[in-house]
Amino acid sequence: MTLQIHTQWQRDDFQLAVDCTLATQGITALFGRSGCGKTSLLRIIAGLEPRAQADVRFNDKVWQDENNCVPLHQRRIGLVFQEPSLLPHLNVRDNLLYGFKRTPVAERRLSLDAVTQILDIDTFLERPVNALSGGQKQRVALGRALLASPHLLLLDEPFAALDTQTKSEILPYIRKLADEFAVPIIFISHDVREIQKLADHIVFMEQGNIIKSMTIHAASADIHSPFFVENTPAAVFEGELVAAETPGSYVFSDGAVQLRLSLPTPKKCNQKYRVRVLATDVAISLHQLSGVSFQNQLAAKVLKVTPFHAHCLITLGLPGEHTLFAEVSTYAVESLSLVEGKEVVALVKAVALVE
Ligand SMILES: Nc1ncnc2c1ncn2[C@@H]1O[C@H](COP(=O)(O)OP(=O)(O)OP(=O)(O)O)[C@@H](O)[C@H]1O
Repeated sequence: MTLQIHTQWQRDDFQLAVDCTLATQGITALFGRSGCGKTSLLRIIAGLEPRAQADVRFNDKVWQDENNCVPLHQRRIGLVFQEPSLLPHLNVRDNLLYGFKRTPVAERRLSLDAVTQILDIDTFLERPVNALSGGQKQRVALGRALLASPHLLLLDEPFAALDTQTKSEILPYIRKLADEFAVPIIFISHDVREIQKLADHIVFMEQGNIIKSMTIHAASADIHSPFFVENTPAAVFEGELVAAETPGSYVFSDGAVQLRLSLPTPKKCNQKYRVRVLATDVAISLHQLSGVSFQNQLAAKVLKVTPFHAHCLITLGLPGEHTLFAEVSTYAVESLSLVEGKEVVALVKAVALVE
């Protein structure tokens, strides 16, 4: 499935100049500085800018060309914004059914039951929407968009108004939607942590242009990725959890790399998780250590030493062609003679790892 976009759209002194083909499987994130054109691009995809010069094709359908612009509802796109735009006079059930009832029967692919169970909103269907928390409202907004059986879901900073805890709670729901209902999702976010947890692909934008489009794993393994210009570099692993002997302790494995994690809340095992490892949580030793609290000691090879602010960033190669970053002092680089090709041990605390 592909989404082809070609546009030269002048908005006063800003120009969106994009010529790209996006794979629309899974979750794609649009990332870039404020004002780089992410919302403008989303509006073009949604069909909200019929006067813009744009050519947009979704699979074999022409959504926009110089003669025609198919409106939003005919594109079968679900849109969710930062502020959930629910209908205040209706309860949760009626909000959810709003789009569903307007969807032709033959086009309905999802049921109220399936959607409300996946989003955990089945217990408060009769409640008025103004009696919901921000996170609950956002889940209802997602449910409502989904029940119109969209071919594509566009989310414009859907979690920006939520606190960190609520955000962490809602992210797994988005993953479930993409996996279980196979709805392609494109979302805008400024939050690297959120993107590394959720996205399969990432599109980097700068000053109205797409500068790179790549898998999340490639973007997370590249120290020069635009991700890390203003954020601490972090590696991403995707695998499954197995409960370990002590409560709260788990072993995460992606087949090649095993990590011991200590998590504050119980987790279901044998399902997919992503683990982020921040460069600031990784230390380097020349040997395996005994009598230390680091529970993860991973054999690694120095791939690259990059000056990073006042420190150095070591890119480490792990089994399975995985990459890990370690932020260390220049003194450590010199005293441990950390040069390309050197075999070392990466030390990671179990408590530093969060899924
Ligand atoms: N209605 C408008 N008319 C003219 N210019 C606009 C309009 N809306 C936005 N712009 C300009 O278009 C540019 C891109 O805006 P856009 O909202 O697409 O960026 P963004 O990357 O989504 O930003 P943010 O992350 O802050 O939401 C900005 O320079 C903005 O000032």
